[in-house]
Amino acid sequence: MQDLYVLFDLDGTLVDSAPDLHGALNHSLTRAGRDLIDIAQVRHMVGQGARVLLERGLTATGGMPSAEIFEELVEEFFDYYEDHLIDHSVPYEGVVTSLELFKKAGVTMGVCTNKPMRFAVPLLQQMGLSKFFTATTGGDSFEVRKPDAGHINGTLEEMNFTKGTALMVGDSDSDISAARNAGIPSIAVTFGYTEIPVSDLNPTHIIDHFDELYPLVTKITRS
Ligand SMILES: O=C(O)COP(=O)(O)O
Ligand SMILES: [Mg+2]
Repeated sequence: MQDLYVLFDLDGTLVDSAPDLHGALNHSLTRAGRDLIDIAQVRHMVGQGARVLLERGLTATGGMPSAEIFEELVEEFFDYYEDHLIDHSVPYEGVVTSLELFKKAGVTMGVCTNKPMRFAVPLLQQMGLSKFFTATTGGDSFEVRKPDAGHINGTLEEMNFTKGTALMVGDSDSDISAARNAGIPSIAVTFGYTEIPVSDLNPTHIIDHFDELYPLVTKITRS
C-alpha cells in the first residue's frame, strides 16, 4: 500500500478527548460564574476547535459575554487545557494496532484536525502517537479549515502526496464534507461526537470499530 495516504481526524476519531475538553470548559464556565455542563452535551459541541467549543458552552449557559471577557476566558481555557491534555483522554480501542498495521504496510498517514496546533501536536506527542504521522495540521494551520477542501489539500501537500489514493477518516460533518469537497473517499466512525447518525452524512464507508479499518482499506485499494 505504498501509494496510499490516509488522513485522520483527531477528536472523536483517534482520541476520545471529550473528558479533558469537558474539564477545561467547566473550569472556564466556573470562572465566568456559569453553571457546569455535562459531558454528553460537550461531546456534541466539539468539532470546530477550542474557541468555538467555549463559545458554544457560554451560549448554552446564559449567552455570550462581552468580546473582552470572552478573550480573557479563551486565554484561561487554553492555559488550563494545555496542562490537562491527556488527564482522562485515551485513544479509541484498536487505534494503536491499526496505525501499526498501516505503518508496516508503508502507508503515509497524517492528522487533519480542527483542533488548534497548540493542542494537537502535544496531545499526539504525549499519547505516543506522533511517530505514526508524516504531517499534522490544525484548525489554525491554513486560512481555511475543514469542511473546506483547502485543509485536506494542504495536509496532503505536507505529506508529499503527488499520486495514489487518499482517504479521510473522521467522525463529523466537517470531515465527511471536507473529503467530499476535496474529491476523496471518506470513512466515518460511528463512535465519535456527531449528534446525528453518521450515515446521514453520506460518507463513502462506515466503521463501528477501529479493527475494521485496515481490512476495509485493504479491500478499497484492491478494488
Ligand atoms: O477540537 C475540535 O473542536 C475539533 O477537532 P477535530 O477536527 O479533531 O474533531
Ligand atoms: Mg472529530
